[in-house]
Amino acid sequence: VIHNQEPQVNEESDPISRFRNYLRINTAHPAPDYAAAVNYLTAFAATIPSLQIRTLYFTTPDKPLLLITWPGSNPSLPAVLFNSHLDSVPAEPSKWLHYPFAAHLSDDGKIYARGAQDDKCIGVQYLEAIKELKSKLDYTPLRTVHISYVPDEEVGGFDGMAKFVESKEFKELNVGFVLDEGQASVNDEFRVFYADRSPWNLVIKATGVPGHGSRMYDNSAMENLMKSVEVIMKFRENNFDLVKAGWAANSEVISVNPVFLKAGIPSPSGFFMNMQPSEVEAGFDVRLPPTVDPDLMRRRIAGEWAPAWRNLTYEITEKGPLRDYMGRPLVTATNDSNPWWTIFKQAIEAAGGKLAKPEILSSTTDARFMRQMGIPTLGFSPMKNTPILLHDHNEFLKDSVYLNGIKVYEHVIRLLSSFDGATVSETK
Ligand code: MET
Ligand SMILES: [Zn+2]
Ligand SMILES: [Zn+2]
Repeated sequence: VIHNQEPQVNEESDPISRFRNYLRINTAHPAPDYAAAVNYLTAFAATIPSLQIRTLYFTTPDKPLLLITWPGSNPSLPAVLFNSHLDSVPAEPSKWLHYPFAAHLSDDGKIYARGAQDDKCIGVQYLEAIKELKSKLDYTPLRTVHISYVPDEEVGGFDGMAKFVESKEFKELNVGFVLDEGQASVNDEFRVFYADRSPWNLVIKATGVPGHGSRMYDNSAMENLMKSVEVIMKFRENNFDLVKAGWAANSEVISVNPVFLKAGIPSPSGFFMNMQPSEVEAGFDVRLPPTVDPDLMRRRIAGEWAPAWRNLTYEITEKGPLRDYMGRPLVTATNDSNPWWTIFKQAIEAAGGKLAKPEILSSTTDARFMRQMGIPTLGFSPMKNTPILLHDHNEFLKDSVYLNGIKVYEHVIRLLSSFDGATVSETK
């Protein structure tokens, strides 16, 4: 496939051009150009009157966090925060129809780019919505509205949102409610997420008796690891069967997927085929729904997945919190006990949208760090009638869907930021 890199569109007069130009900034790992993205967003935000713009650094100068503030008329009320991440996962250009950082616009309105869905759309939509609210309605929020653009979400958020929520700057924002990224919906209902699954990285190492490739004997490292893999794959199958049978959603079961195998004695032409290695290892991506008992999971891994008696050792790396600061599962209420939920739902309806039943997200976002602080956080990206293409080849978003998303955020930002904190039961 030959890609013609299109000339940069410098036309900044309309939202689609602004979105495409943001997508053209390559913020994909392993070398995301955060500075360019922050400069671009800063320049756009500066054209909207009364927005305050700050760049914060919590680790190194190449990992900025952009914070934009629209001051409310009553700054003593808890603020609303709209978050998106600056980075994207890598793309393999040769496998795309269009170069992933050209933001090609097809005749039928599809904008192809890495990050089009995950999650550069929402980042610019937030600003477009504020621009509209100011220019069309001359609206001033009651509560302060913050927009954060964080680095490194796709690599765990540890140098991004995790540092931000611990900072004095974050505390000073007095955030009462957060909207973070969600996922596309293939039908006419918007999806909303009240929890993420928590990721564990599991690495299992096996040792065993080395020997000639021709010999069959017990207790080779490979045999020990393969037995463990069998047990894990059986567990995987049982959980996947629940999903296939329609008894549970993907995100409601524990997922486990093998992601690497390291084995073999390297030779000049590959591996020594006649040697059975004495050490091998395998890596697994494990995702736990919020209500899973982590201790039970640890016991299962120790006793069944990687038992020491089979010469197995293991390491679990928990990629983030499982419980909030009070020890509660990281879930945000989606009923009238949470007034923010009620307002959010009203806003979607006011925008002419329908909400699907709230879900747990299969993957993991920075929302977990806010939920850990006890701050109610919903995952939401206004993309309906859109195939789910995050992390996939040919990720695209239709221009019409993007523009409708701006309208949705106009309602969402206006209603959330004008919520006066009175009981909401009468507003049902
Ligand atoms: C492992 S931390 C989260 C990174 C990414 N968003 C994912 O779900 O895989
Ligand atoms: Zn994302
Ligand atoms: Zn992602």
